[in-house]
Parts: sequence; structure tokens; C-alpha cells
Amino acid sequence: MARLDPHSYNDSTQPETETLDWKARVDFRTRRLHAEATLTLKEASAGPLDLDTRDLDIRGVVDAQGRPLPYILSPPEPILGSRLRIELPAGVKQLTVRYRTSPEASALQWLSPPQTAGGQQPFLFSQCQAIHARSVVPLQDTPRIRIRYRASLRVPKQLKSVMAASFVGREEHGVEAEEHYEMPQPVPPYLLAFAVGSLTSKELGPRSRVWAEPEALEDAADEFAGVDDMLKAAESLFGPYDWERFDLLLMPPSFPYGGMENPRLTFLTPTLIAGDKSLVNVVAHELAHSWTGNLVTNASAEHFWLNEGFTVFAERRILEALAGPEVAALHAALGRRSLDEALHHFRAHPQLTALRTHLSGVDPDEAFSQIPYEKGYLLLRALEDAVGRPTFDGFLRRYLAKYRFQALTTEEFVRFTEAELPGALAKVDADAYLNRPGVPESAPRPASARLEALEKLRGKVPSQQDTKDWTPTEWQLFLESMPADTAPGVFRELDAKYALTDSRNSEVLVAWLVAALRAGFDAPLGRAEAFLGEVGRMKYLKPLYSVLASSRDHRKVARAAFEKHGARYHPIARQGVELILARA
Ligand SMILES: CC/C=C\C/C=C\C[C@@H](O)/C=C/C=C/C=C\[C@@H](O)CCCC(=O)O
Ligand SMILES: [Zn+2]
Repeated sequence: MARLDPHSYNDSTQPETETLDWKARVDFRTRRLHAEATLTLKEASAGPLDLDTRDLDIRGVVDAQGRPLPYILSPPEPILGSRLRIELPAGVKQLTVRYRTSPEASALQWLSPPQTAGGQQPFLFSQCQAIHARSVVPLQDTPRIRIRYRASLRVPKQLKSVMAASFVGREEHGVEAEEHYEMPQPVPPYLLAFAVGSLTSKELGPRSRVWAEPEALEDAADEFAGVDDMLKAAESLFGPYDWERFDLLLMPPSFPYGGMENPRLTFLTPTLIAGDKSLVNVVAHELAHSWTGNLVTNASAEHFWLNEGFTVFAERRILEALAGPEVAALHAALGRRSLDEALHHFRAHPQLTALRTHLSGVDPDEAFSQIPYEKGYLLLRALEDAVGRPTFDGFLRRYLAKYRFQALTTEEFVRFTEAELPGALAKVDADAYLNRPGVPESAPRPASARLEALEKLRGKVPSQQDTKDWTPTEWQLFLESMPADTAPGVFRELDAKYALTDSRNSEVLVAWLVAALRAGFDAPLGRAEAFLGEVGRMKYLKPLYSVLASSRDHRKVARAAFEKHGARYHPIARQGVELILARA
């Protein structure tokens, strides 16, 4: 028995799954999927086959001839879920599990019509990263094992399903429609993704379209109109795009993340719709994952920085190519601020601030932070600075070529880098990034003329002349950098002059609300309360609830807002806010 991933029951001595054939009927009334999953193994084998499951109601397991196979479903373990052990007789290469999901499946959020833009139809979406795919399909839920799949979703006829896969066709059967998909490229299970709702689409370019509810479609198409230029810029940096399509899906507000890099169909929060394309760096991030993460994948959550650190690095290279080095430096400065905050947040768990983590017994959702993103970025920037950009670009291309469609560990990254860039890891003290807490003093610091100009205005009320060329990113950075002891009067003046409480840019708005409320300027309290009912993105809920909960006067407001809106948040966001309120 050899378990290589602490978050999976997969035993690496057992055969691996090669393909999945998945059929599911989506039942909005009971909030269940009635499903069957046919797994075809790479080779026939006799003996136990262990699959990951969570909250699945297993109805039976059969072989390719329909003969029942014996199985045992173990009692659930809080992080891992339940092991489904199937006893395979000699020669069995294919098996089918019949099951239904739980209404509480951790990967699924079932929305009632009022939780959608149109308000008339229900909506369902999945979010499988890091270890939630097992609540939708019984499988070897580890990124070490990539699968190709075919899927059929049976949905109410008036709705449309979309999947991170290639669409094959739709047939109607009475009040239902069956939609078929195929994923020809092998993917780790956490990239299995779908949504069902009142959805329509608009073309953005030869390889991209955006899907959204009809009410939100035009705004989404305007905001993301530049996606084809982004795709071309990314290809010129990292090589040909391997996934054929780069479609976008505008999610309902309760989507808990900024974006999710589901291949062929990136999921995006509606908080990116600022009206001026100022938040499309998130699209660049998800696109960058097409190379770093989706193509070259972390072997487990313990090596998550390989997905995210490389992706932030690639995202900023795309931004630099499209908008110039000043803009990339502003984003790097925002990243450094978020890293420092995360280090402070995890000060009692320094082991979680190393890039290479050890997560036996730790829920990946609880270990999640900006550290793998921004500390990983800094390590790669340090390496780039150490060897020079042309050499580093060559290294990156060879890394992507060697590990494409594979998973790797931090240790493999170290071996590869030692061989490709001899001495570079030692030169930047990579061990301090990889295996030690905090950030080395020598880590690169973003520098640019615009950052210097901003630094001079820190804590002041800038003049119209100062701000006339500011982008929303500069506003965000300016607000996030306000000293905690800034007098409330400064905020009053700022709001009077710049109407920040009315900002349409969600990053600027949240930075403003947090800074103002933290400093005791209460005028935007009503906007903060309202905003907590408009969004479900954890990046915003957590700081807003935290700042409210940290003040005796506002704690009641936070509890009342959660009472009112909490049921509409995604379960993972709800859990995060509950923790903040419980600690207050
Ligand atoms: C050391 C950390 C180990 C494992 C964490 C892996 C997955 C954690 C899980 O919570 C899923 C995360 C999914 C993230 C998706 C998108 C992010 O890039 C969004 C970042 C925040 C935002 O912009 O809203
Ligand atoms: Zn990412």
C-alpha cells in the first residue's frame, strides 16, 4: 500500500483510471445528481481498487457485463470523505458505479431563482478544487492521475448545461434535454467542471465565447472583449495553446472565487464587471493556468505553489506584454501587500507559510491563502533576476515541454532546476522560499516610477492633479496602503472629493470600505452592508466581515448581515465567515 497524496485514498500500487464515462440527471427539486460513472482502467487487475467519495449514496457497482462487484464504503473521514473499496475479480478493466449525490455535496452549489441575475430559473455549478470532485463522482481524486472523459448531462429542457469540455450535442426528451460532452485532453479530477442554468453565449473571437445569463451577457461580452489579444500574447510567451477553446462563463454572484481555471471554460466572478476592463488581470491569471496548472500540474495540494506561483508569474508577464511594465509592477505591489497580510494571518502556523507544505490531516481549503501565489511568484522572479530574462524564458519553455500533461512535486522542480540552471537555486536561497516560513529579506521588491509617486502620497488626500491618470489599480494600492491610524477626517475628504463609496470597481470599493471602517469613518457602513448581500466572493467577504467584527459597534451589523445573506453564500464561504464571527 502506497499513498502518495495525503488527500486521496488512492493506492499507487493499484491500477490508474484512464477514462471516465459519466452520466448524470440533474434534479433541481431534490438537489441531487442521479448518476453513473464508468471507469476504464489502464490495465486489468485483480484485487482492491480504492476510490475517493464524499457523501455519495452508492447504489451498486457492476462490471462491463452488468455483473455486481463487491464493495465496501468506509465511514467518512472529515477531510478525505469515505473510501469506496471495490474488489475486482481477475481480468476486470471496466466498472460502473451507480449512485446519487447529496444535496450537501461539497463541490456543488444549487441556487434558487432569486439568487440568479434573471431571477426566473435555478442554477447549479461545481467547484472541485482541491478535493471536492469526489462529492460528484467516485474516482481517484488526486491530480497525479489524469483522466479523459465523456459526459452526458440530463437537464430541464428550458436550461442549458456547459462543461469544461468539448460540446458534442443535445437531444430533447419530453421535458428534459440531454447534452453530451467530451474531454479529449487528460485532466486532473479537480478540473472537472460544469454549470446548468439559463445560459446564452456571445462570440468574443475565433477561439472564445462568453457564456452568461441573458441579463448579464452584453456587459460580460464588453468587459472581456480583449480575450483574443490576451490569448495571442500568452501564446507568444509560453507556446501554443493546447486546449483549442478558451471560453468564459460568467458565474452568479455567489461564486466564491475570482476565477477558476477550468480548461476550455474558465469560470469568472461577476465582480470583474467594472465597466472599464480594469479587472481583467483575473482573466489573464486563469488563461495562464492553461500552461501552468492545467498542463503542468501540482502532484498534490502540498505542491500547490507550482500551480499558483508559476501562474501569477505568467499572469504578470501577460499583463506586462499587453499593458507595460508599470502596470505589472503595480500588480506585483498589490501581491506583496496580500502576501504580507497572509503571513500575518498564518503567524501561528508558520509551517503553512513555506511553499512546500506538509498537509496530512490538514484540509486544503483551510491551508489556502495568497502565500503559494505570491511567495511562489517571488521565488520565480528571484530566479529570473538571477539568470536574466532570456535564460529564464528558455528554462520556462523547457519546463513546460518536459512536464506537459503531467504532475510534479516540489522536489522534482528542484531537481529539474538544478540541472537546467546550475547554481541558481542556491544563489537566490530557494530553500528559504520552499522550506522555511516567511519571506527572505533578499526577495525582489517591485519598483517603478508610479509606485514611487504613490508612496509619496501615502496617508494623504491626493489632489485631482495627482490622481488624474490613476488607474483603478493605483486607487486600490493607495487605499490598501493607508496607515491604520489615518484620521477619519482624511476619509471624509477623500469620499467628498472622489465618491469612493460609489465605486463600480469591486477591488477599489472593498479596499475603500475596509480602510475607512477600520479607521472609524462610518459613513460607508450602509454600502458595506449592502455589498455583503450582493457578492459571495471570499476575497471580499472575509476582509469586510473581519473589519466589521473587529469593532464592538459594528459586530452586530456583521452578525445581522450574515443572518440575512449567509444562506446564499457558497458553503465554503459560509464556513469562512462563520469562523470570523465565532472568533470575534
Ligand atoms: C497550501 C495550500 C494548499 C492547497 C490549497 C488548494 C486548493 C484550495 C482550495 O481552497 C481551492 C482554491 C481555489 C481557488 C480558485 C481560484 C483562486 O485563484 C482565487 C483567488 C482569490 C480570488 O481572486 O477570489
Ligand atoms: Zn490560480
